[in-house]
Amino acid sequence: MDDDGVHWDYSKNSNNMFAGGFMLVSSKVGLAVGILTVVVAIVCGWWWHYVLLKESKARTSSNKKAPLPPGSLGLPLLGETLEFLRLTQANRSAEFLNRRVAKYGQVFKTHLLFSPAVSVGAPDGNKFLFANENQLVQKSWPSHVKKLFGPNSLMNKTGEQHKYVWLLDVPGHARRIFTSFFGPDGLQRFVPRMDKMVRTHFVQFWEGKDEIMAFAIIKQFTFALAADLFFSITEGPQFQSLERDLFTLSQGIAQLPLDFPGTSYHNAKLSRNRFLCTLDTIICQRRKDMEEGKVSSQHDLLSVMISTLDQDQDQLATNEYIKDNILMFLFAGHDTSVSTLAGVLKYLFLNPQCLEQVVKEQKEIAIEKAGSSLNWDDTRKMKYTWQVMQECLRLQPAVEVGFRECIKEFEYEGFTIPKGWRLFWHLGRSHMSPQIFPNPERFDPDRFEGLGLPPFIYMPFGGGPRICLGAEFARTEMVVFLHYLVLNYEWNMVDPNEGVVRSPLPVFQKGLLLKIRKKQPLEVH
Ligand code: HEM
Repeated sequence: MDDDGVHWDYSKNSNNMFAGGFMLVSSKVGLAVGILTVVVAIVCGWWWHYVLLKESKARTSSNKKAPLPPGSLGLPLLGETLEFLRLTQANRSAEFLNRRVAKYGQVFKTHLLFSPAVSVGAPDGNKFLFANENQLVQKSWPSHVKKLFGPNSLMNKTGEQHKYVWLLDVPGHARRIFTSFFGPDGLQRFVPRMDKMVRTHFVQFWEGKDEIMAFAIIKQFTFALAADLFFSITEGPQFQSLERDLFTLSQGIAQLPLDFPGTSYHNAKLSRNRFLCTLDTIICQRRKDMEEGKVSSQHDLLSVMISTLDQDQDQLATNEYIKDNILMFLFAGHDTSVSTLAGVLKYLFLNPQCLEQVVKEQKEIAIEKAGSSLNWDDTRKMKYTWQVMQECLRLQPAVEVGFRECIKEFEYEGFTIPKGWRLFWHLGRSHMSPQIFPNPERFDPDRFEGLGLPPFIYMPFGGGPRICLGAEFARTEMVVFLHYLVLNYEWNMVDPNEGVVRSPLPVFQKGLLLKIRKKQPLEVH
């Protein structure tokens, strides 16, 4: 296909392939080939009709206006998805962008994950996307992912419904639920509880060991912490079943949506149902405990949600809403924090001078605290530790790409963007810009000291109305974890060259095996 991406004629080929397939039906192999051929013919026909024709129409209708962005739509149906996924998986997605930017410029078209897509470039394109959320573009997930999150999930809300949920600060409306828990005011109350969870974690999973599979252990930690703060369950059969189901569900999201017994997607759907059943039981028990005055309305996210939402809706609707959103928060906040914390462990091991500074900062805080629990103010004093995490998120962002759907045809930078196309922001290039980040390959937390960076270039938590709701939560849980880690343990990566792949979030290929050694207790009195 050429750059304009419209010169396919599948009608003839489709007929030939169809006829060819039928000549072989006398044998089983022939039948299989025949079926395959029919499927290929249908797929090609679909591609011709819906994608190329749509693009051709878009071009014709926009002839008098601006042209479509330059670029290629790649192969039928698959577009340029395979190259994109291959490079993304190998953690080299910047190459995909760099090649195209060099050839076409910052704004180019491609075809990814079954849809024509336009890369808008940073910072102007990102700024444009975030400023036009709900006007020209909207967050869109593939329909199979939408089903897994459920109809009430914040992730599936757009436009007014999304605003209603967490943008409008109207008393009695739902934004209060999320900000009253995830905003700084809400989180402050939970730092001592995070502190307790982290200490327990180290006693249970690190004490007495000289080797650990860090990735799996951090995964266990972030799930346990979230399960405690969201619905106060930290062990037992319910805990294990929720953990297992969340894992299976996360795996299904990243796979092709083939829905028959045995496929990842099918299993993910089953896991979602089981997960919601378990949550139902937990919610039911909680209502009882709250009615009997055993648990306060501010005890955890679940209590906050029940007490706020019950004022506006009936209990059944509230339960559905709570279940979908707790599932979403667990999903959104789990692997993101795991890959970031694991990345920090790697970068600190590879950069001992940075580790030394983190230890110094944390020792000063520990001496001041003299053994008492960390609080919110302590976590905000951990400035260098936060810079280390920011630098890790620059080099290894947990979420590297975000898609929006064009909801109304518009012109951008002299190009027409047809309705229904996707637009995407991508951190692979902007986080490695040598103009903004001198020596971009170097791990250098000091670059985050002092003044902020130009907006819409460094954005590991996204931006605009859909900026990460759990950013403060993530920062707080990670600095508390690092506080106790660096004070109590030294670690060596068994394989310092261990590769990181994306699936789609960063994963250590061998699980980040660490040799650990307990330090002498710090003299704090
Ligand atoms: C290092 C950790 C994390 C990173 C790097 C991260 C990154 C992001 C990014 C980039 C987005 C925006 C996606 C887009 O615009 O397409 C996002 C959205 C979101 N994040 Fe996070 N996240 C992290 C942790 C968390 C945690 C701990 C939670 C909650 C417990 C959370 C909850 C959410 C939610 C609910 C959204 C969707 C907001 C909306 O659509 O309105 N995240 N996150």
